[in-house]
Amino acid sequence: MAKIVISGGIPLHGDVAISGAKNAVLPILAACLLADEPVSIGNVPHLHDVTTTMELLGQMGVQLVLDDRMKIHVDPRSTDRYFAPYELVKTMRASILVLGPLVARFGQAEVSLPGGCAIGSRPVDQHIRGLQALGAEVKVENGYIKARADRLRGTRIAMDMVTVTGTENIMMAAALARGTTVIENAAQEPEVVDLAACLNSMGARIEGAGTATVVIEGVERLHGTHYEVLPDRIETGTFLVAGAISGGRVTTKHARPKILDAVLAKLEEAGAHINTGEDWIELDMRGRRPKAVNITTAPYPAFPTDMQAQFTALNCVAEGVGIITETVFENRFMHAHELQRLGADIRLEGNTAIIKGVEHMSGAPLMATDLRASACLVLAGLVAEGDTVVDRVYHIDRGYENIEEKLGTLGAKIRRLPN
Ligand SMILES: CC(=O)N[C@H]1[C@@H](OP(=O)(O)OP(=O)(O)OC[C@H]2O[C@@H](n3ccc(=O)[nH]c3=O)[C@H](O)[C@@H]2O)O[C@H](CO)[C@@H](O)[C@@H]1O
Ligand SMILES: C=C(OP(=O)(O)O)C(=O)O
Repeated sequence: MAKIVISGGIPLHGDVAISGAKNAVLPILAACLLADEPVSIGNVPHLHDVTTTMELLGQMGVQLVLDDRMKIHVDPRSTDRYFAPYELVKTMRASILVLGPLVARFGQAEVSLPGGCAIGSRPVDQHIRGLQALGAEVKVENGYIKARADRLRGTRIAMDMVTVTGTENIMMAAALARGTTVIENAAQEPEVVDLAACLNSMGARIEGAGTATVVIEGVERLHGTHYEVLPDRIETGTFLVAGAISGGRVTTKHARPKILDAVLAKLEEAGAHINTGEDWIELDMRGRRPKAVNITTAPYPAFPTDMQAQFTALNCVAEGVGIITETVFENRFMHAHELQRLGADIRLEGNTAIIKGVEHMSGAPLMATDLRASACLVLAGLVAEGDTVVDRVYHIDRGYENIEEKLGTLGAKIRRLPN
């Protein structure tokens, strides 16, 4: 399995271009199933999850062409299979996003239940309940969600908890339903807003995305469009932490500062100087050791769970004690044990990590367990003395485009060892 080797101790300097958001492009690709004309999507990040989604749609009969400017041309007119197999769904949870579009557009879907993964059990009961409320007949059999419907009917759906892909699945299904759907307690993440904007550019009538109440007036059909995916706020945050943890100065370009308020506030609290423009963020931590910060993850606009592991790494070398509380997923501290191998002082108590910053960590071989845990280990490697070798980096390729190249342009000593 490929590994990444980092020789720590170099403050990072320079500019890094941020790619399109993984968590926006995946639902947007699924939304193409709803259209009866070709759709093109720009600012597509080069990620393993994108390749998996293309494979998933491809085996449903959708024609997809990826051009050299990272634009995907999607022609859904040839869709003739409504099936998402376990083999693909198990590698990428976002495959569940084809469920709503398939039922709404083709009246049937058979989608494997996504398995539990390293960060928690992650059930999909809200997706199923939402589709049933819209009038679909849904049963779970042999590990597959089997859904059927003539035409979905708009209704009022109050979600039991804030779920990002749950909100997205129902929003997509409701876009072609007869009548109006109101989703209450909807997820407000920027990626939900991006999906709604893409659907609206296809002719959908969605209002309120980005608030807790989304109103979808169903339409008869969705047409083709071109849509540019929003920048990845988690990739942006990860590179800013790379600047902070290494005591450097990093500018993220093609970023969107407005969707990173909670993360930027914590970086400032950690002692970083932050400057922002319309589409860039500059972080300066030169000559300073970060200060420990307390963090509680929660749905947007609060601090994102997808940035928790990176800030855990930052606290490991910060001055003072930082307490991190994870409220979204029940098992998202797998990186803590690996950080301890570098010399970090972390104590886990239920959903809380208590981190006492140390002045030095030293490189060690480490095992990545999930996407953001991998990013956290790479960040820790940037400051650990000597070589840190991160194994199972296929996790990182799910959600970061060329991370070692991008960190390399900032001056990091980092390389990939092939299988
Ligand atoms: C592809 C994508 O966009 N992934 C993101 C999405 O995942 P995802 O959409 O899977 O995460 P959710 O927002 O659904 O999960 C939030 C919480 O709700 C629970 N839950 C969710 C659905 C459900 O039917 N029943 C249920 O109990 C989950 O177990 C979890 O505890 O949002 C997460 C939370 O911001 C992020 O970490 C992921 O990066
Ligand atoms: C948990 C994540 O992704 P996914 O929902 O695709 O597993 C993530 O992006 O950190």
